[in-house]
Amino acid sequence: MTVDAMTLQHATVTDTGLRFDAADGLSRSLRDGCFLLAMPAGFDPGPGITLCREFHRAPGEGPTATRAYRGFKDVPGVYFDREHFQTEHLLIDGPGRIRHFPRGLLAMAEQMSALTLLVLRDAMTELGIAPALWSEITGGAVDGLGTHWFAANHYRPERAKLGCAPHKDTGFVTVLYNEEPGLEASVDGDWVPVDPVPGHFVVNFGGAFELLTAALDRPVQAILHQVRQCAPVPGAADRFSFAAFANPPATGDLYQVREDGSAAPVRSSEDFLREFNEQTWSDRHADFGIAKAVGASGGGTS
Ligand SMILES: O=C(O)CCC(=O)C(=O)O
Ligand SMILES: [Fe+2]
Repeated sequence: MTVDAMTLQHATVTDTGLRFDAADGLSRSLRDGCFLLAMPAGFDPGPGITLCREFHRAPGEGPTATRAYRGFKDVPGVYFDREHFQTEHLLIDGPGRIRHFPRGLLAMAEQMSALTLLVLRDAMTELGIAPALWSEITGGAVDGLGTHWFAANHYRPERAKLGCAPHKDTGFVTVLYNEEPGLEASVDGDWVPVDPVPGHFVVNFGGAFELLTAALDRPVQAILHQVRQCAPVPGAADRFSFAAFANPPATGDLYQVREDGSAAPVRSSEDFLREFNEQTWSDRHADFGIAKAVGASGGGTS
């Protein structure tokens, strides 16, 4: 069965925050679980695209000019081969980016990361959550603490598998760049295409935000999504995407806001993350994002 692509709300970035085309655009987006965000003037996705093409290659496997974008398979804890899916990805936090990313790529990743926080603030304002609570209930994520992942995804068409697992993003907000169709969202039990619109990010809300707002009368939906199997196309480059994520820290608690405006911790961040990792990927990386933060052995491996 063919299902029409999802119609998403549309927003632009202004000096003061987001501006949605529709008066109720943000409210609808929180219900839909995602929306389209026009890239700010001057945003250059070039370094991210180069990273997706190169990160999985060996250092010597290309020209010197892109050397700094290769060799990430050898960096401990940042490369993940999702063995049951086409995707292989690089997942790297803020300090890791400073250490390993060339300057232009770092600047681009931080621009996207800043957009996740802009969205998070506007969304909490829209939901009527008191700014005095923001820091505590997001584990500092709203202030740039927490974990600010950046992901580069490469879909290996030679693998006859789903592109990536059906999943909800784990954290509060994701800002995603992609160019090819393939992303699908679960709407009323159907997989519905979320097709890319040139010059736009897809923003979506994740599990930590869903949990935070679950007791409100307008809870945020963390959208369930996947990438369908990408067929090999002779002569065409492989599908890729890259994204910035605003997540809570791996230690401490996750919170819930109540209708009366108060907030309380509801579960440990570590349990929540582990459950998400296990349910989503069913592979050997269940402690992704946890191990390093709690002082065990290096991140990513079990
Ligand atoms: O490749 C895409 O379009 C989606 C990637 C995704 O869902 C993710 O990185 O969390
Ligand atoms: Fe995702």
